Amino acid sequence: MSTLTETLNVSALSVAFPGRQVLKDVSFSLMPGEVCGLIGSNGSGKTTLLRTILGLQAATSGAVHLNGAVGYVPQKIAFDMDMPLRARDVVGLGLDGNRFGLPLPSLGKRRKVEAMLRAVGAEAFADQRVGDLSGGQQQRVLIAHAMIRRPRLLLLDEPLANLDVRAVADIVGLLHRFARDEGVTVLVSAHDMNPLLGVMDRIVYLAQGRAATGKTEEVVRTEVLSRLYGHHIDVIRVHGRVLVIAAGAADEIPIAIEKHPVHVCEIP
Ligand SMILES: Nc1ncnc2c1ncn2[C@@H]1O[C@H](COP(=O)(O)OP(=O)(O)OP(=O)(O)O)[C@@H](O)[C@H]1O
Repeated sequence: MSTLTETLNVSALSVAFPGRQVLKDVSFSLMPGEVCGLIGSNGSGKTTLLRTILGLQAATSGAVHLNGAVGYVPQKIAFDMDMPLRARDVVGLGLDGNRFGLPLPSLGKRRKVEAMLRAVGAEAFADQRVGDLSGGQQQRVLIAHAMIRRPRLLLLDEPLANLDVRAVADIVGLLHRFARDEGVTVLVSAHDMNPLLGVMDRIVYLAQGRAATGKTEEVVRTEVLSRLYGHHIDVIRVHGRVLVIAAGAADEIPIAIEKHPVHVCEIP
């Protein structure tokens, strides 16, 4: 790791599956308290990158360095929603692992669970079955599950998918607070960068043969995005907010970004 304070350093990372190179020479690093959007359309390699950072997927070449514990909110929920688990039980499992049939949790553990339920705004539905909660409420519970061990890096795989506009804003606000108030580094994957534009310090963009990384304000510009995509893209500022619009579907926009200079890697 080049800087001791980096939470995550990904260096020249390549990942291939039989007959398919998914990531090639992906490099970026994240500092404490940064929110990074991992943006790309279906099949662009977002889950593969997150799984490689977690050590669940082997890299063909390159390296991942982590500084501190990692929390993960996977795209697919790892437990059966039909199980009679309350929201608070799921949060507690983040402390205990998936060992069921444990004796009653200690006072210390119960306090940690209460504090985390509060931190994500889930007290009101803490005793409801997770399977009965709305998508936005379930995301809060899953984030609490991932955060209860106080990781320095939080990885989330498409946490905004299938949420309504209000729930999207709530979850984005929650992630921003963890980053700003507690210095947690957040790497969050999404199809569409627009909901993240207000809080995203950096972007890692994976799309159609390219992987590009950089600071948001340096990349989310009409000329930069249009040049990188070879296609006109508007970056519009309305009421202090930024909106990225392409002629095609928004999630097809291959945005690229880098600090100095803009850096684009080809993926064959
Ligand atoms: N274990 C695997 N074996 C073979 N191919 C895989 C494997 N995992 C992923 N792939 C392929 O790698 C590519 C990237 O998949 P990945 O799930 O990382 O994309 P993604 O950006 O997360 O997509 P989505 O938004 O649909 O979740 C896809 O073409 C996928 O089919």
